[in-house]
Amino acid sequence: MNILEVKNLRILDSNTGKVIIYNSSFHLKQGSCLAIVGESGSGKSMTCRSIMRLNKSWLHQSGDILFKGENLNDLSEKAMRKKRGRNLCMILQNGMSAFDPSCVIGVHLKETLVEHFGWSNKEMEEKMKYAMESVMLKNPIETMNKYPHELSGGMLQRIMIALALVLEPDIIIADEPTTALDTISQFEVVEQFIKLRERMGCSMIFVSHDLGVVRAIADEVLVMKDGEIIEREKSKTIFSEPEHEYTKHLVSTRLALSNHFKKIMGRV
Ligand SMILES: Nc1ncnc2c1ncn2[C@@H]1O[C@H](COP(=O)(O)OP(=O)(O)OP(=O)(O)O)[C@@H](O)[C@H]1O
Repeated sequence: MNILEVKNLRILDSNTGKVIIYNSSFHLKQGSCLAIVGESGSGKSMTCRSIMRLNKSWLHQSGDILFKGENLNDLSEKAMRKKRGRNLCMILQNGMSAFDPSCVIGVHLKETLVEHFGWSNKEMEEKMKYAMESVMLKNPIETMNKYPHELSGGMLQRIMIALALVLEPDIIIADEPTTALDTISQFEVVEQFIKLRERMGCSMIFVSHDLGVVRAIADEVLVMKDGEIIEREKSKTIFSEPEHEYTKHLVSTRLALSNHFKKIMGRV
């Protein structure tokens, strides 16, 4: 069953008249992980944000985004806010930008949870504490009392993953969640994503520059170039038998670059 079906997605920049996404169609199977790869500017983030309906107002999107059969493109902003977090959860590249710099982490987490659940303060704290421990964050209570700038990028990404564990969304969209991290933290955060999938069985869209990471986590891969999807394959096939010339180029260059990651993962 497909939990998400994107049909004929087109995004137009109304300021410049430039088409950013031409006519994208793809689906996400229930419980599977779909990676989106492609060079900078190919439209990966734009595609993710369009599913969340988070693109700037001048970027006009058309087409259908069917989540469990319901067209997200037709929903009001109010109805969409209810879907964000609870049904669709986005984890961004830079943990720092996801949190309000003016308040401690715990306040941000509680504000998010209050939007979706009728839990007491104590319940929220207990659930977050448990989730944070399960992503190997030590001293969760202490961490919740810290400001974002007092924590490392890897810790902030783990907190986002812990929040996702509590929210239990149907779909997690992770846009380059490891790019801003050093190699060791990348490895640890990818491990947490793999565990998150195992524990929750949620469906996932995972954007990454790093094909080593993609190979570790994704079932299927979409390749984007200049606002278009040029190839879709099972993860295994795309590495062994890439079809499109661009995909071949991407696989050969990126795999060479990400050898250090595979070494750490113990896969070479
Ligand atoms: N807010 C915006 N307004 C207008 N155009 C934008 C905006 N954000 C991005 N773009 C343009 O849309 C295109 C796709 O950008 P997008 O961020 O989706 O690429 P990407 O594949 O995610 O790249 P990266 O890997 O660098 O994040 C680019 O040409 C970019 O310049």
